[in-house]
Amino acid sequence: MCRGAQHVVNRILPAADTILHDHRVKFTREDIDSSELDRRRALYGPLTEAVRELVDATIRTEVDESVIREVHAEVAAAAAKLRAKQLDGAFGLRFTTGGESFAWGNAGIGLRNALAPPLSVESDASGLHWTEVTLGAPYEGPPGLVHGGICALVLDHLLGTTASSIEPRFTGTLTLRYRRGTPLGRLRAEARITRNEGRKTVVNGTLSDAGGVTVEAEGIFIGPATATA
Ligand SMILES: CCCCCCCC(=O)SCCNC(=O)CCNC(=O)[C@H](O)C(C)(C)COP(=O)(O)OP(=O)(O)OC[C@H]1O[C@@H](n2cnc3c(N)ncnc32)[C@H](O)[C@@H]1OP(=O)(O)O
Repeated sequence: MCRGAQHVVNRILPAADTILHDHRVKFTREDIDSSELDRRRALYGPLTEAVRELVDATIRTEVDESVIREVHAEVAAAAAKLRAKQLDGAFGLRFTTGGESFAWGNAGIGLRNALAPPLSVESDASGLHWTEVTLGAPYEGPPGLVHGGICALVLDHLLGTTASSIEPRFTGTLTLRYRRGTPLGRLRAEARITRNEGRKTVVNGTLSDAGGVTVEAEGIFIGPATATA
């Protein structure tokens, strides 16, 4: 999680029970310190990478039918092993004893979520936030192009993180203008706060490939009343 997002999480922490009630955020304090978190990161991160690799390989494989059947059985067996002991529901937002947060099921950044690209947001002192990501075959919409909903995921997460760099903010309205198709491959998204009006923060951003902007975004992000009370 980027520095800005950690700061926001620390702001949420004292009001977490209220937020849990009003917004149904699953919030868990874990009795672990940061070294145990690092150990788990090193354990689960490579598993998730392997599953990502499997997703891409499944889309693009051209091996013989017998190999497909063999791999199907192996993957089903692996899933059954993992199912032997499971969480009751989604992962939620968790904290170590030192207040470090981890949202490992998150669709944008989750360390244990192979569906997440995964995104990592950077920022500078001028307030510019950005993320660079490579979106391959699993994110295809129109042939050779990124699915429009995935563009929205990247921009929603980046703009939301930008809006939340001072106070926690939720997406109220996200408006996108798809100027041209976004080719699969290396992409960069940028965002900046353009207006603050009380609990409302307006953020503008773009998604670009090497040839320039493909999607423009404007988001209105709202600070939940319960978090600022
Ligand atoms: C650090 C991690 C970053 C993560 C980034 C990812 C962001 C996300 O994906 S968040 C998930 C998607 N979003 C959601 O689930 C939000 C669901 N909606 C809600 O929880 C609520 O409707 C919420 C919080 C947006 C607003 O509720 P509430 O606080 O009751 O608003 P309310 O008091 O009615 O209105 C406050 C102001 O916001 C405005 N407003 C309310 N809803 C919206 C909206 N959807 N769009 C635009 N403006 C809105 C109102 O007009 C009002 O403006 P004004 O003060 O000028 O009259």
